[in-house]
Amino acid sequence: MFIEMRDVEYVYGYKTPFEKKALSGVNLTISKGEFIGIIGKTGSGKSTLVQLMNGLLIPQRGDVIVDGINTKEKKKVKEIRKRVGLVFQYPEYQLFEETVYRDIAFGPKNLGFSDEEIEKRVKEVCELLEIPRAILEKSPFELSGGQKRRVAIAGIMAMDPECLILDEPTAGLDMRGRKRIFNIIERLHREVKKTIILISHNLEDVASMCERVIVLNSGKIYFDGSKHEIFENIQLLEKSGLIAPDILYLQHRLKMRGFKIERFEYRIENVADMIVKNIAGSITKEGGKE
Ligand SMILES: Nc1ncnc2c1ncn2[C@@H]1O[C@H](COP(=O)(O)OP(=O)(O)OP(=O)(O)O)[C@@H](O)[C@H]1O
Repeated sequence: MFIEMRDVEYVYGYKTPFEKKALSGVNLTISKGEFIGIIGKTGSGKSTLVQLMNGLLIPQRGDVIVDGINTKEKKKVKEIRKRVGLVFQYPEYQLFEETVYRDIAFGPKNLGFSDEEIEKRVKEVCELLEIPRAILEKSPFELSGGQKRRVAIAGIMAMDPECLILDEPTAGLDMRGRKRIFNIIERLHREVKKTIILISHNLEDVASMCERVIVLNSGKIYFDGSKHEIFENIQLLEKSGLIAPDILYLQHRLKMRGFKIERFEYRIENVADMIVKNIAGSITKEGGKE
């Protein structure tokens, strides 16, 4: 088990008049190599959950164990950060160095790596994240929105964490920028074998990449299972305040009309194949009756 959460509760403003319980009764296990999507409406506790996973927040109740280390062990915070890298929502707001190179190098430098190792890591992550060498000496403030986002992710990747958590990584990007970031994230999982945890309030984004989906609702885990199970249960999504993609409503409507649906799909081409198969089947059947 790589990350384990046992009966976790987190309260903001703990023991003050402004207490706000953000999470409670959270039990969760994540294995190396998984690609998990976390969805939930605004304020459901997604960001709090992932900040507990890299020791940025410490639960008042319960335990969070990362690769055998309890996040309550204060002396081991660096060890945890090395293993779990968290890319915040709008990470470009955290770019603060004079050049792109220095921004990407900041993390590994902090972890005490040699200049030679840092240079090697910066080169590697730039290739992975499609960051041209030509911009390394530029100020991060001169970059486009998509470039800034990729540089911010590169800064976390340069620390080579086993697990990469991305909190709404495409927020505010246009369609092309979103596609590019998602392609990169998929490659990090498939080729570089990183454990990926992706937060989104959008099931479509999550469905296109993850197999396992966790739905949060009012600070509790409302669902934890395969995306296909969720697809079958639109009410579950609606009850947790999420909007199901149109493609799911279409399949449910077709099912009500007698279509045989073995598995609810997200991809439009798979749905099209299923429709063709159903229609072909009914033509053959009718043909057989004659
Ligand atoms: N620093 C804070 N102080 C007090 N309450 C907070 C703080 N941060 C979050 N909260 C509250 O904790 C709850 C969970 O917030 P959290 O940010 O984890 O939700 P979220 O699902 O990530 O929301 P969003 O999708 O808007 O980012 C919310 O009710 C929120 O208002």
